[in-house]
Amino acid sequence: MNRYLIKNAKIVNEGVIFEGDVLVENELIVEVSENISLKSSDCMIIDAEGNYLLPGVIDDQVHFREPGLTHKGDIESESRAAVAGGITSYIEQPNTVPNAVTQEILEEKYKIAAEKSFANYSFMMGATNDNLEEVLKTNPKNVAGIKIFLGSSTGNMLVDNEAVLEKIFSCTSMLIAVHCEDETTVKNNLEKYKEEYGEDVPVTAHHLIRSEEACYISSSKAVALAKKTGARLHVFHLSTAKEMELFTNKIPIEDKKITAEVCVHHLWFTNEDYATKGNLIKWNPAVKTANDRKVLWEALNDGRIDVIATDHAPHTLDEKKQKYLQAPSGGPLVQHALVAMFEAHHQGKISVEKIVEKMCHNPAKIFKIEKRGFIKEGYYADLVIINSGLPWSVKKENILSKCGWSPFEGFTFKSRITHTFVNGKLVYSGFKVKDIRAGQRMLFDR
Ligand SMILES: O=C1C[C@@H](C(=O)O)NC(=O)N1
Repeated sequence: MNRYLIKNAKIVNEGVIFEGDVLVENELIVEVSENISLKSSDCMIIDAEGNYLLPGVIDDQVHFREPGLTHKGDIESESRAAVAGGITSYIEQPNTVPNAVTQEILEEKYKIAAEKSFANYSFMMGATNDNLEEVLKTNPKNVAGIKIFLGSSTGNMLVDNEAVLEKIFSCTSMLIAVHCEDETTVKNNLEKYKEEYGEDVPVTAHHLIRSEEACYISSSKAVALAKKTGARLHVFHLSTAKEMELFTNKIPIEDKKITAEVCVHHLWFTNEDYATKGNLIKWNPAVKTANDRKVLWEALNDGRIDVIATDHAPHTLDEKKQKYLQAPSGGPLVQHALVAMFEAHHQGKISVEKIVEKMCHNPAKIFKIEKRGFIKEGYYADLVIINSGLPWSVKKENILSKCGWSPFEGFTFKSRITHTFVNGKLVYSGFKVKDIRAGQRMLFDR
C-alpha cells in the first residue's frame, strides 16, 4: 500500500496554522490530527518539523502549448515544472494549435494529459465568433469552463461579435473566464507609438499601449454583461488599480457570481522593470505601475480579488529576444509562483494562510473541483511541504520549463519546496521530479 505519514508539520488549512500530522493512504488523505503514531515499517515517515504543509496549489490559468506549439513547452515538460513549484492541479487554456474550440479537440487534449501529466488537469473550452453551437454542447462536468478572449493575445483568439458574446453569456450556466483588453483601444495606442517610433517601439511603452483604459473598458463590459445576464464570470489576470472598482468583498466567495484573479507577475513586477528585463516581462495584460501593483495587493488582501494564478505562458528565448513588436507576450511561472508568494510573505505583503486561500481553496471553490484544494480527510492527497528558511537561487540549470529561462533568473528565494505529492504519490523530493505521471483528470461537483 502507498502510505506516507507526514509528521510535525505546520499544517495550513482554512485560515489556521496548526502543528500536526497527516496520514496518506493510496491517493487520499485519511487522517489529519495532532499526533499519529505508526511504525516506520508500516509507512514512509517524513519529518516536516518546522516546515509548512499546504494543499497543492491549483493554478487556474496556464498555457502548456500542446498540441501545436510544443517547441515552447508541452504538457509533460510544463507539468513537471509545475509539481516542482508545488502546483498539483492546473486548468489549461484553449489557445493551442489547433485552438481548443470543439469537443473533439478538447478530448484530444485530455488524452495527451492522461498519458503525460505529472499534475492533475482540466481544460477550458474556447469560444470564438462562430462556435456557439460547440460551446453550448459542452458538458459542465467535462471542462473547467468557457474561455473568452475579449482582447487578442498569443494565438489571436477573439470574440468581438457583440451578439455572439451576449448569447454565450445568456445561454451557458458554466463559468465564463475572460481575458479583458479592449482591442480598439490597444490598436489605436499602438498606431500612435508606431507613428512616433516606426518599427522600433520600445518595450517601455507596453503598458501604455495595452493600457489601463484598454483593461478597464473591457473588464467593465464583461462585468456589466454578467450582471445583465446572470452569467457566472471569472475575470482573469487583472492588472490595474481602476479595475478593482468592479469587484466586491461584501459577498462570501461561495455566493459570488463575479470573481477575480490576479497573476504573480502583476504582483511582482512593474513598468519600471522593463528597463532591465525587457521583453522577458512582456505580458498581456501588461504589468502596470507601482501604484497599480500596490492596489492589487490591497484588493487581494481585502477579498476583492479571489485567486492568485500564473498565466504560465512559455515562449523560447529566441522569440523573446526579437524586437518589442515581434516578441510574443507571456513567460514561464509555474515553477516559481508559490515561492514568489512566500517571498512576498517574508516582505510582509501577505500571510501564509491567505496564500493558501488564494492559491488552493478559492480555485477549488470557484471551479467546484471535487475533493481538492484542502487538507481534509477523504480529500486527494495533493500536498506540498515548503521550508521557509532554505534559500536558493534561480539559475538556468535548475529551470524545468522547456523554454529554459525565467523572469526570476538570478533571484534568491528564501523559501524552497521540499516535497510535492500528487494523488498520494511523492512526485517531487530531494529537489528532483520523479518520473511518476500521477496527474488525474479533475472532477467537478456541479
Ligand atoms: O493571455 C495571455 C496569453 C499568453 C500566451 O502566450 O498564451 N500570454 C500572455 O501574455 N497573455
